[in-house]
Amino acid sequence: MQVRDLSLTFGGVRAIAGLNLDVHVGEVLAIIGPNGAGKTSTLNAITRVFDVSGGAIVFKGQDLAHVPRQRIAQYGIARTFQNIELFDAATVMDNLLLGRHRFGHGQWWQQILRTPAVTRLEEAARAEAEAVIEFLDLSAWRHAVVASLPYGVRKVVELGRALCTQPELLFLDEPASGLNPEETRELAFWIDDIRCDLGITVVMVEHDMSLVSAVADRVICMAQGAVLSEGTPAQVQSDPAVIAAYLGT
Ligand SMILES: Nc1ncnc2c1ncn2[C@@H]1O[C@H](COP(=O)(O)OP(=O)(O)OP(=O)(O)O)[C@@H](O)[C@H]1O
Repeated sequence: MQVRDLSLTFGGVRAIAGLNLDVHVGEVLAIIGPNGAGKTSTLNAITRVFDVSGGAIVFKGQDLAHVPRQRIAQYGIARTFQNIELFDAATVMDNLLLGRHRFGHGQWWQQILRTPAVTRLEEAARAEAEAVIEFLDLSAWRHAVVASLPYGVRKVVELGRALCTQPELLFLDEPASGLNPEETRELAFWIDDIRCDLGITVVMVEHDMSLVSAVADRVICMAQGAVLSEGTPAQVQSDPAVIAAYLGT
């Protein structure tokens, strides 16, 4: 993915100001930066939650800058949210099945007649959800209502729902926030497996440098809506411009 000269304004606030960044196939890229740097806005712009003010978001040769939000999954892009977005009253399995929405449910008449095409779609959805349940070790919670689950498990379910869309590119917004150190270590293993076993490219906005150092190939530090520094986790963390940005100097 190539993001070029991207901008996003809220009233008079320039949340993203001429942002350029590349995401390489197969990498784990971490986006860090002080509060208000524009990290979440960048994820929201790329995944089309917010309309951009200008620029291009090129993925596999197509500019997604004006694609409607509900079509973004069809391009092979999935995401999780800073404040988990699940259907709390539904079970884990039902939430995962909702992730399969992009593969369709057949025509209405096919659903009423329960044609073989509809049965095949449902079977494929269930098989994929079961595979994700196994991959993320969620089988104990399969039939639990999301609202009844501990916070850490809900975060994993949200990750699972994103994986059910079988994305090529996965965006995670602060995946470690609210997790304890043990859950964060577990998350690091899963991110590694998502990249290595499933071959999915991962971009995560994250403040937890233990997670960033454990899994990221490359780090981008944002400040004031643009890229301030780029490199390995160690390079970026020791960059004087990054240190100054965090200190607010
Ligand atoms: N929905 C919104 N309406 C108005 N202003 C917004 C909105 N979302 C973000 N902003 C503003 O855009 C700027 C960038 O915010 P953003 O949330 O993208 O930063 P961030 O780097 O993700 O910060 P944090 O680490 O605190 O989550 C901030 O000045 C913020 O106040």
